Amino acid sequence: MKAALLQITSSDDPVANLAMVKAMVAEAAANGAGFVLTPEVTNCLSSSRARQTEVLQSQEDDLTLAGLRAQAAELGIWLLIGSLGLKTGDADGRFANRSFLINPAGDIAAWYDKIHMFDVDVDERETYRESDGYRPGDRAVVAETPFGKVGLTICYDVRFPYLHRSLAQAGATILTGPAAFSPVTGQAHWEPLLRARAIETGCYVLAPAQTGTHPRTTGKERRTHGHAMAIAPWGEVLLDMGAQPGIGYVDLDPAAVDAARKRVPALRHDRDYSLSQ
Ligand SMILES: O=C(O)CNC(=O)[C@H](CS)NC(=O)CCC(=O)C(=O)O
Repeated sequence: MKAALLQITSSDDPVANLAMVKAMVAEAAANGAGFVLTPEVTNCLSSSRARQTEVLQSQEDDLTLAGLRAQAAELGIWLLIGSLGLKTGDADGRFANRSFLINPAGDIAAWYDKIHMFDVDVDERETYRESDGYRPGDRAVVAETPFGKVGLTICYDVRFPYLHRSLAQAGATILTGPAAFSPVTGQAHWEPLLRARAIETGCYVLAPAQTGTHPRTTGKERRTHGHAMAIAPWGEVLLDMGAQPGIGYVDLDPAAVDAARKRVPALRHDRDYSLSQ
């Protein structure tokens, strides 16, 4: 299976973002990709709650979801929409940060709400309070596909090895980690985190990414790290897209998963680590 990772610079305009992504998905499919992955908050990257409230929709009404489902069906491809910001109807007005796996019939094969919220003070100038705007999910998700079981994660989730371990123990051979990583933590941690998750689990790790300085109509400037990456089950970096937007391709070979796990069967050597009191 040939997978294509998108690296994009989403603005806070869902209509413009959808047009850009559809053109890239069409190009990826034309180049033979059967599985295309987009980054976190594909539909709208914004630091303004007011702007998000204005432009985000519910899952039922979201034009990015509808547009990409139709395109997946038209092209007959699998599509991971890394995530969409969606209205939830919660009284506090918080959104869901939700990833969708779309099958070649255009159906939602699986969806996952980001579990770990990025509530972090990176330094004096950069602080994030994701849980102000988004409500966390509470369930891990593995989805069956003809090219293997896919475990869904989003961005900051990459720092939680037990989530990835659980997905692998549940049968996942491919882990998706769409991101909008911060430039400071990206520089320090992004690649080693992704490689560690791949090595520990013997899974492919596919991480499409937001990159650059995000155009906005309002709110404060947001910049992201880029470096969309694909990591092999043995830990090699198969793809590093640097800072520029574009499409990166990687071949997924189930035999590479088996080979890595045969060489180091750490998954099978897992023990119960509960501390005795
Ligand atoms: O809020 C949005 O618009 C989209 N979501 C994000 O950008 C999220 C929450 S702020 N970013 C991360 O999780 C970065 C994690 C990260 O950088 C790290 O773990 O170091």
